[in-house]
Amino acid sequence: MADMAATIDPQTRETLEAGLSALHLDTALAAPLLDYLALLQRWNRAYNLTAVREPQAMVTRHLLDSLAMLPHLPAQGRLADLGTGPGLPGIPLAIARPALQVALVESNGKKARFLREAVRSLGLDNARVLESRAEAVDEPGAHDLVTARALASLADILAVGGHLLAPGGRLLALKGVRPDAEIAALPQGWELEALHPLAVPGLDAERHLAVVRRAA
Ligand SMILES: C[S@@+](CC[C@H](N)C(=O)[O-])C[C@H]1O[C@@H](n2cnc3c(N)ncnc32)[C@H](O)[C@@H]1O
Repeated sequence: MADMAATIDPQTRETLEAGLSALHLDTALAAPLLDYLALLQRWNRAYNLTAVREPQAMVTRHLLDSLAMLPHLPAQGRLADLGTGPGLPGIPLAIARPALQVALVESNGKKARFLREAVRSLGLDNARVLESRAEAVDEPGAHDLVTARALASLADILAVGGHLLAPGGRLLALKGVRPDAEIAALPQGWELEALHPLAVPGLDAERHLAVVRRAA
């Protein structure tokens, strides 16, 4: 694993460590996160997994953006990350919270192949890959949390993945500007529990975490 992160330049490492500190996270997380970043960079050349290619931008827009939601996440439980793409936010969350059981749900075959390799080579015992459309995942009520970033509107996320949530479960959706129109359009039976503004170190853009639960 040390070999993988050796391809990362010192400035990128510093940006990550500073960001982890700003998020009050252990800087020891930098090592496994950089291993993931190095793998993502390597595979991105052939697989086109993300349009963000510059390493420092990857740290900010992928790693730190994913980790900024951690204060709103329980330490343990079962989490399904829908439309995870190359593992965002699911892989950084699985790295930072080893007691979370993370299902990485992705329908694209190339991305799922990368995810399987990432889980294997990073030794992520708490993550598994489901190469499937979210709506076809046959695990009704099996997850305490569903996460999604850049997948769809809140209503559409619930349409494809609401069935995965346990009765007391929560959808945690990462959004940019306040998603007021999406909140107003939540389907019957679901309600907004909280909307948390998130500060992502080094990112000059609005971020919000929408927490949605079944209506009482
Ligand atoms: C815009 S990308 C976002 C990837 C990642 N969440 C991120 O934030 O970088 C959306 C991903 O969702 C996947 N996707 C779209 N609809 C899906 C569905 N119904 N079930 C599973 N994956 C889906 C796509 O293949 C794509 O990889």
